[in-house]
Amino acid sequence: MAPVVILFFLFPTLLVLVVAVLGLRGGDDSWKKRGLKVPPGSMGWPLLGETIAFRRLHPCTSLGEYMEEHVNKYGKIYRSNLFGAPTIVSADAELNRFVLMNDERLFEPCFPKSVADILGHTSMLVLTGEMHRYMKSLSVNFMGIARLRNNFLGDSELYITQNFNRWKENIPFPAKEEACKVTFNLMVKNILSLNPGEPESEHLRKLYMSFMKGVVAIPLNLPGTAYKKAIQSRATILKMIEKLMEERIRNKKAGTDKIGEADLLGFILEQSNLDAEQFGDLLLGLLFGGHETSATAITLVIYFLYDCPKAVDHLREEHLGIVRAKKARGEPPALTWDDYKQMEFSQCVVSETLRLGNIIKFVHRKAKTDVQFKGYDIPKGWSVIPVFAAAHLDPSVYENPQKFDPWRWQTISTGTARIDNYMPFGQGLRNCAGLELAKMEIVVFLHHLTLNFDWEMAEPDHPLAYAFPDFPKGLPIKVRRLALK
Ligand code: HEM
Repeated sequence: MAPVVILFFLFPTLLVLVVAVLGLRGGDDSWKKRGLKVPPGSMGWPLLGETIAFRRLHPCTSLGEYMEEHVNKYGKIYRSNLFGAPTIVSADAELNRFVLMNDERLFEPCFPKSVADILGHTSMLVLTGEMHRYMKSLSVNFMGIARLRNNFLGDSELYITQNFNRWKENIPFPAKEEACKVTFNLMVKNILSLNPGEPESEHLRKLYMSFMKGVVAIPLNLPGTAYKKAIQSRATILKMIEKLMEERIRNKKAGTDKIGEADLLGFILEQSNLDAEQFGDLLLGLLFGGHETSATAITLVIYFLYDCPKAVDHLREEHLGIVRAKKARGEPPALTWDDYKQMEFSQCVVSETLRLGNIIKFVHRKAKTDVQFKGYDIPKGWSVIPVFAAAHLDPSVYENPQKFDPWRWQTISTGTARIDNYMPFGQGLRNCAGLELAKMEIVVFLHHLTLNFDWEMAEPDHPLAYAFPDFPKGLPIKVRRLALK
C-alpha cells in the first residue's frame, strides 16, 4: 500500500492520539482547583503515565526498582498515573488496611470493562453490595471447615500422590506445571465432580487456559487475538455448565442423582437459585482466584526450601513424627484433620512463603468519594493501589526481610503479627474466600514432598513479578525418591 494511503487511514487514529496527549499533558488537574492536598508524585508520560515502569519485571521477593525509587523520593504514599487513571499508590500498611476495611463504604473494586467482560458481570470479583455478599457467602460456606475436613483434605492427598507416583528420578520437569495439575484437578473435582483425565475435565482445562490468557491480554476483540479467544472460551464454558446443570436437574427429578451436595454444582442447586451464567461466573471466579495462586504458592515453597535445607529437615521431622504416631496408634495412613492441625512448623513455612513470595503483590480499588488519610486527600474517582508487598518486605517490621526464615513465625505467628503488616490474603469484605483451602493444599503437598523426595534445581530459575509471581522456565527440578517411612 502506498505511504500516502497508509497515512490517510492512520490520520484519524493519529489525530485522536495527539488530542488525547495534549489533553492529558499534566494529567487530571481538577484536584488543584478544588484545593485538595494529594500526595506528592509524578504523573509520568501522557496517556501511559508510569504504567510501563510500574509493570517492569523484577524479583517477586523485592518491591522492584520503580517502587523503591518512588518510596525513597516521595514517601510511602505517592501519586501516579497507572493503567490509564490517576492513582494513589500506597506502601503504607495503615493506609492499605484502611482501604480494605472501608471497601463498599469509601472504596470499590475497579476492573477495566474488558476484564469484567471476560470474568463475567456477575463474577464475585467484580460484583459489589448485596450480590457480592451473597456469592461470597456461598463460596465461604462451600469451602468451610466441614468440607475441607471431609472432602478437600482426602482429594488433595489423592491428587498429590497420584502426581508424585508419575515423577521420574533424575529426569528434569517443571514443578509449576505439576502444581497446576494438582490445584486444577482439586477444584474441578469439587466444583463439578469431574475427575482428572476424563475428556470433559481435559476440555475444561484447555478452555480455562485460553480464558486465563485473555484476562491478562491486551483487550483487542479482533479475530485471532488472545482476548477474542478468551471471550469465546468463556461462552463455551458457559454452554458446558448449562448442559451439566440440566443433566443434574434431570437426575435429581428422576431420583438418580448420586452426587447431591458433594460438589459446588449440587450445593448451588440445593442452596440457591443461581442460573447457569451466574454459576459459570462463580466457577470461573473460583478457578481464577484459586488455581494459579495456590499452584504458585506450591512452586514458591519448593524454590525457597531448596535454599534452606535446615527447614526441609525440620519439616521431615514434623511429618515423620505424625506418620509414626499414626502407625503406633494403628490408624490408616490417610491424613486426618487432627493430623493436619499438628503440622505447626509447616504452617510457619506457608506463612513465610506467602510473605516473601508476594503472590498478590497489590490490589486495585477506586475511591467512591473524596477520602482523607494522614493529611492527604484521595480525590473521588481516583484509583488506589494498596501494595501488600511493601509491609511484607519492610526491614522495620521483619528482621532481614529478604531471608526465607520460617522460624520467625514461631514467635510472631499470624495471630500476633500486626494485621496490616501481613495481608497475603487481603482483609475485610473482599478477603480471600479460599484462604484455609490454600493453606491446607500447600501443607498436604509439603507432607508428601518432604517424606518422599529430595529435590534440586535442574536449571537456575527465579520468580519474577508478572501478574502473579512466575518462573520463566516453570522451575525445572530433578527429584530423588526417599524410603523414610
Ligand atoms: C496462596 C493462595 C492464595 C492467595 C495468596 C490468595 C490471595 C487473595 C487475595 C489477596 C484476595 C483479595 C483480593 C482483593 O482484595 O481484591 C483474594 C480474593 C479471593 N480469593 Fe484468594 N488467594 C489464594 C487462594 C485462593 C483459593 C484456593 C481460592 C478458592 C478456591 C480463592 C478464592 C478467592 C476469591 C473467590 C476471592 C474474591 C473474594 C471477594 O471478592 O470477596 N483464593 N485472594
